[in-house]
Amino acid sequence: MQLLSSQKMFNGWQQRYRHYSQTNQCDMTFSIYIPFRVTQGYKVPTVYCLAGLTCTDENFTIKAGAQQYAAQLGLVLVMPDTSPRGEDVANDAAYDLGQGAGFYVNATEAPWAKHFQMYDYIVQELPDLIEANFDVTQERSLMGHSMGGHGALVIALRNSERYKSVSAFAPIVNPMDIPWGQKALNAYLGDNQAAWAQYDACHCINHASHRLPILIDQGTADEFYPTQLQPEKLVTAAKVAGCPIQFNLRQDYDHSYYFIASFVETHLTFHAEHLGL
Ligand SMILES: N[C@@H](CCC(=O)N[C@@H](CSC=O)C(=O)NCC(=O)O)C(=O)O
Repeated sequence: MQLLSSQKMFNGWQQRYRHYSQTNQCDMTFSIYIPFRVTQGYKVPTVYCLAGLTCTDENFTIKAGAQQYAAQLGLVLVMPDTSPRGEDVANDAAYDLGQGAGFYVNATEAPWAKHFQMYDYIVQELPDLIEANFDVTQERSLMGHSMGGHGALVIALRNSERYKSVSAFAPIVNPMDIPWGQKALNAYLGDNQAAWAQYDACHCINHASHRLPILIDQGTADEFYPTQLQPEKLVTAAKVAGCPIQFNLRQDYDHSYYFIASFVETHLTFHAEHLGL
C-alpha cells in the first residue's frame, strides 16, 4: 500500500492509499478515517461507505461530514472508489457506465470483465487489506448513497453473516426495473436475468440468511426518487421477508451530499449501536 496523503482531523487521521488490486487487476485508491481511539491502542469496528455514480473515494470523504461522528463514536470509516480506473481499463463516455459507475457487480461481459470485479473487491479483498493493515476488529457495517446504496444493500444482504447493519441514502433498490440499472446490468452481465437478480436488493432480501437491520433515508425533492430509486419497493419486500427496516422520508431534501450531511450522524449512530459501541 502506498500512502498518498495524511491529515489530522478531529484528533484522528484522514488518509488516502493506493494499492494493487488482484481482484480488479489494476491499482485502486481508497480513503480511510482513523479515529483517536485507534491511536490510543484500541481496535474498533469499520463502516464501509460506498459512493454513487461519478464519484471517487473523495466525494463522501470531503462532502458527507462523517468524520466528526466517527471520531465521537470510535468508528473507522473506509471510502472505496466506485470502480477500477486507468488508461488500460474499459470506459464509456456516459456518466452511468464504466469508470465511476462500477455498480458493485462482478462483470462477466467484454470489455468489462477483466477489471470490473467490484463486488468481490468490496466483499473480500478490501476488508482483508484493511483488517491486515489497520487496528480494526472484524466487525463491519455498510452504508451507501444511490448506486452506493444499491451496492451496500446487495452486499450486506448476500453476506449478512459478515455485517452487523446496513444503511443507505436514496438507494437504487430494484436495478432490474429502472433505467440506470438495466443499462449497467445489461452491459456488465449480458441479458441473463438470473444474474441480474443476484444484484437486485428486492430479490436478494428474500434469500438473506440473517435478518440484519436496515436503515434507509430518502428525500422527497430528490429528482431520481420516482424514476430510479423507489425505495418503498424494498420496504415492502423487507416486510414480506421479515427483515427489520427503518424508512425515513425526509421532506424537501434532494439527492445531494447536503442531504447526506444532514443525516449522516443518524446513520453512524445506528451502525454504532449494532456494532455494540
Ligand atoms: N447527471 C448527474 C448524475 C451524477 C450524480 O448525481 N451522481 C450522484 C450519485 S447518483 C447515483 O449513484 C453523486 O453522488 N454525485 C457526486 C456528488 O458529489 O454529488 C451528473 O451530471 O453527473
